[in-house]
Amino acid sequence: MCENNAILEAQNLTKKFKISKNSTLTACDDISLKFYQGKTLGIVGESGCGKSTFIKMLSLITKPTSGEIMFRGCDITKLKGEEKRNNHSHIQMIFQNPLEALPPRMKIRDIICEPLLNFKKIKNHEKDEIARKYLEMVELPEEFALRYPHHMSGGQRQRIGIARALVLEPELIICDEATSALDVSVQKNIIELLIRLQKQKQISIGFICHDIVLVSQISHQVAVMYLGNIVEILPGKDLHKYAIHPYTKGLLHSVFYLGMDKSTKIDKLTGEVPSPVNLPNGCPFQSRCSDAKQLCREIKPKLREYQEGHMVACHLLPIDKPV
Ligand SMILES: Nc1ncnc2c1ncn2[C@@H]1O[C@H](COP(=O)(O)OP(=O)(O)OP(=O)(O)O)[C@@H](O)[C@H]1O
Repeated sequence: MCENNAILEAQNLTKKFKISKNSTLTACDDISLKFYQGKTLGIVGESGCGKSTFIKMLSLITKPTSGEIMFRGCDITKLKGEEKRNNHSHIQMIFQNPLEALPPRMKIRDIICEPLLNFKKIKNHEKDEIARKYLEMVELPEEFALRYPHHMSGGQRQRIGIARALVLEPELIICDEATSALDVSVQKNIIELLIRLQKQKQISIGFICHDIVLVSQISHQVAVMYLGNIVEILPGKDLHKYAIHPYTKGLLHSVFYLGMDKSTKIDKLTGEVPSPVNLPNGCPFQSRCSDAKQLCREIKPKLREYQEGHMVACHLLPIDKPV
C-alpha cells in the first residue's frame, strides 16, 4: 500500500496504567499501525486485549505512556486546546450503542447538526437543509429529522450515528463494535452503507470488533491483537487461508464460517487471556501456546514480515525463510 496515503499512523504506542505501588497494567504494548485513505483496517481480539485503550489514544482521549500518533505526517500526540479540538473533526467515532451515544432529548436534526454548529460551520437556519442531506445519505426519510432517538430502531439509530460522524467530513472513522449490538440482517445493511460511503468519500475506516469473520469480510487489512500486542497483520481476504499465528488460528477455530476447510488441523484456543498486570518476559501468548519453547518464555517476538503484506510475531514460524 502507498505510504503517502497513510492518514493516521500509530508509532510504537504503549499505554501502561499504574494500578498500585508495585503493579503496572500494560493495556497496549508498542503498537504500530497505519490507517490508509479509502481502506478499512480491522482490529480484532478478545475482550480486554486493549482495543478500546488503543482507539482512545488515537482519538486523543487517553494519553499514551510512550509512542506517537501521526496525522498526515504531523505528530498530534501532544496537541492541546483549540488544535486538539480541531483534530477531532478529522477523526470521528461510531460507538456500539447508539442509544447511549445520542443525546435523548435532542431531535435528530439537532443531533446531526450539532458538530457543525459547535465548529461554527453552519448557521441555525441551515439545519433543516443539512439534516435532509445527511438523512438521505444514510438512506433515512427526511421526516426523521423531527424525531427523537428513542422513536427509532437500533439500525436507524446507528445510521444517525453515521450521519453525525460524517457531517464534519472526517478523513477517518473509527467504528468501535459499531454493529455488534445489531441483529445480522441490520448489521449487513449498516456495513453495506459504510462500504458505499467509504467508496464515495474515500474515507479511511478503523473497524474494531471481536467477530473475526465479520472483520475479515470487510477489512482490507486485519490486525490481530492479543494482550496489548499486535501478533499478526494480513489482508482480510487472506485471513482464513493464510493466518499462521497460533492465536489467530485459535480465534478462527472458535467460530464456524462458510467455506471452512474442515481438513485443516488447528489447535483449539484454550484457557483465558492472562492478566495484563506485571506481565512476564517473553511472548504474550506463551501461556496458551501448546508449542511454546524456552525462547518464547525469555524473549518477546517482534512483528516481522512473513510475506508481502503479512506480518507475524512468533518465534516458531520460519519467518526468515518465507515460503
Ligand atoms: N483506566 C484504566 N485503568 C486501569 N486499567 C485499565 C483502564 N482502562 C483499561 N484498563 C485495562 O486495560 C486492559 C485493556 O482494556 P480495554 O478496554 O482497552 O480492552 P478491550 O479490548 O477494548 O476490551 P472490551 O472489548 O471488553 O472493551 C484491560 O485489562 C482493562 O482492565
